[in-house]
Amino acid sequence: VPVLGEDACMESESSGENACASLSDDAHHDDNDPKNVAKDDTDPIWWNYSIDQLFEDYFACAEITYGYGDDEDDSEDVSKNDSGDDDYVHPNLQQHNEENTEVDDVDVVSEAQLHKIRQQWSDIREKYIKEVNLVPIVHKEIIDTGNDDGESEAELNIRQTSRGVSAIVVPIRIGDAGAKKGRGVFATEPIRKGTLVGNMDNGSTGIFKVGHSWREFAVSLPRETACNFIEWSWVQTVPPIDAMDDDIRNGLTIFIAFDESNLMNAADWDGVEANVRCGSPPKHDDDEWGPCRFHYYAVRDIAVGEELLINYGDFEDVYQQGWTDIGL
Ligand SMILES: C[S@@+](CC[C@H](N)C(=O)[O-])C[C@H]1O[C@@H](n2cnc3c(N)ncnc32)[C@H](O)[C@@H]1O
Repeated sequence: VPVLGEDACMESESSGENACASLSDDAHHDDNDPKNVAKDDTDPIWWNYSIDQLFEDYFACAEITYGYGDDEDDSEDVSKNDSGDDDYVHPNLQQHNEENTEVDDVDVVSEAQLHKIRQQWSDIREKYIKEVNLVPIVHKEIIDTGNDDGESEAELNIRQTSRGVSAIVVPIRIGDAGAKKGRGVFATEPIRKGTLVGNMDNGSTGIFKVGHSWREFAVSLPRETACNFIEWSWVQTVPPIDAMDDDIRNGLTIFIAFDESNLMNAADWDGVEANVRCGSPPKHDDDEWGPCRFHYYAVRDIAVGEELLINYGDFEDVYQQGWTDIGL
């Protein structure tokens, strides 16, 4: 999640690095070959770029990220198909939700857009498996596996989890969350307080332990995919369960999910209450929530059509210091 509103160029210039001054318009042209950026020793070099500089200067992501829906400048354009069903329901849950056919009062994201981001999740996941692979990623396409008759929601959740199809284990759809927010995740069935909503520990979330590896990965992606990759990545300091816990994800770690979970928007940015929270819910009224690691639960009952909103501050510091600490 890049820091918004920061002028990385000015910051860099004031610190003498001159990161943006001589960047030409073609800094991110063609195939994003890093050699096209560094023309000689005096040019700014992408391998020193912060996450904000990659987002703003290297890929000039603003027009893609904040103007999505306008596909004029889209190098990975997928032809529009207006005949398709614009409502996106998690593939594993389509049949499960058959009775919920009403359209909520949120704008839908077009089938072409959904096709494109599903392809990007798949591309990023495949590349991660080939080139990084620090954690076992369940190697599955995002496909409609359908639901067997009589399958309970609990069984469905387990099945989804074991297949690693999505970290989101409740029925959802992707919608347009409104001006400047981009896409968001919306409930398509009521979700009871205390329900597991997101499981980031199901083989659908990659990690990077070194900032530069993440940077190299980002610059080798096509532009739009890269912008989304930057937008969807987060840095989290995961607390170990106990002194014996040597999970590679503990401590400062960059995460990237390969599914809808990376479309959950922030409640705290709009000063509203989050309805989903990272950690583990208290078993008794007086208990505290458990520490935030990989699981997200409904804080209250959530109605059909409500956007699932989290506080990014649950898992990353609001000043995004983690990105600097990890070398970006
Ligand atoms: C993890 S992504 C969420 C998905 C994103 N909306 C999308 O369409 O890709 C995080 C980004 O979403 C946007 N975002 C999230 N919550 C927001 C909010 N409350 N208001 C405005 N933008 C928000 C910001 O651009 C942020 O960097």
